[in-house]
Amino acid sequence: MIEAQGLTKRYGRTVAVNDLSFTVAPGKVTGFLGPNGAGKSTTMRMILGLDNPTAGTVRINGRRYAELRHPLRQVGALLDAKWVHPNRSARAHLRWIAASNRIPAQRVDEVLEAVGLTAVAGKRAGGFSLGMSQRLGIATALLGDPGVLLFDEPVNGLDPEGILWIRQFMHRLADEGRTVFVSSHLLSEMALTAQDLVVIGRGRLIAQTSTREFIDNASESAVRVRGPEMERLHGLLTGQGLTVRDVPAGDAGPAALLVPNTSTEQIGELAGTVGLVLHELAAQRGSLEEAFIQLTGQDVEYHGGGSGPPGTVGGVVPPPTSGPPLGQAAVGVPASGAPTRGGDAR
Ligand SMILES: Nc1ncnc2c1ncn2[C@@H]1O[C@H](COP(=O)(O)OP(=O)(O)OP(=O)(O)O)[C@@H](O)[C@H]1O
Repeated sequence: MIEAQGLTKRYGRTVAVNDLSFTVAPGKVTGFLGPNGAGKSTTMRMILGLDNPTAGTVRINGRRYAELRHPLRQVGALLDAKWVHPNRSARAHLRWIAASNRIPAQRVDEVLEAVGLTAVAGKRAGGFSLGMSQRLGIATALLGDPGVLLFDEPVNGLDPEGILWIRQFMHRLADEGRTVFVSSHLLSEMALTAQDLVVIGRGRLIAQTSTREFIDNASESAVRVRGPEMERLHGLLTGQGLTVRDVPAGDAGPAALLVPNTSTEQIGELAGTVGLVLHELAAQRGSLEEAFIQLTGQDVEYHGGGSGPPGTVGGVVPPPTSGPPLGQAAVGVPASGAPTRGGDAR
């Protein structure tokens, strides 16, 4: 469990993290989303005691990092996959960290096996591909068998096979009951990986919610419907006061109607009462990208009705209203370099 309370970090006049409060629960993968410069890496560094908060606290299993008796046994992190001596073998790198943290040497072979690096354990880590380096970073994080794991942009630059492996591995770690907190720009990947989300913009909390709720609350969901008698269908739906949009034939399939603010049940039953044949009736959900742009973009428009805390809409906190737009920077940005350690020195 990770709990941040009023977490704030200022670097001179820059407020990198601004009064941020959130909780990351065990047994799930929680995605940490935000545009470039939103404060994700700074927050992760504060969780790990690498940066001191200007105000507020962040606790791992109820304690601040500095108060943990055996930190590596409580929390593991992948911040920078290339943080390894290039001439050391993977095994030697892990043995060195294990020895300096009183972790039995046999654990090294266990974690190498867990991440699929046993066959190359004796090879120079400097010659590893990015995917192999990421695996070695994850093995390092797992050395102390910690219940809490932090991964900063773990899929950056990986090929599809590497991305799939990381996704499945995260799910496995969460299924083992661990707390898995993972930051990423790759929204579509996060939609597949994370059950819960903490979304920040300009250092502030925008939303803490399940991924499904985030998408449902922030983006439009609609029903796609078509049949052999499209005109009759159109008239039936508008006659019920529903908004109907024509979707021309294209990549998504034959021409159809898109009906927001309804359900497949409602349309199916309506069609049934007048004996109208349907060839397609499908719920269409928005994407995480749409939701993210909508909530972090300049022209913010809130859709609500959910069950968020006071001052929020469906778990969504309105972002600050001043300053530059947030959304554009986040989506489709090329993978940035690996985050740096020891942020105060930057
Ligand atoms: N050591 C530092 N000194 C000064 N400013 C910093 C330092 N670390 C971060 N910042 C600033 O704080 C803000 C938040 O940066 P941070 O790296 O935490 O964001 P991020 O969400 O991780 O971004 P990215 O996705 O690009 O890595 C940015 O404006 C950044 O320039």
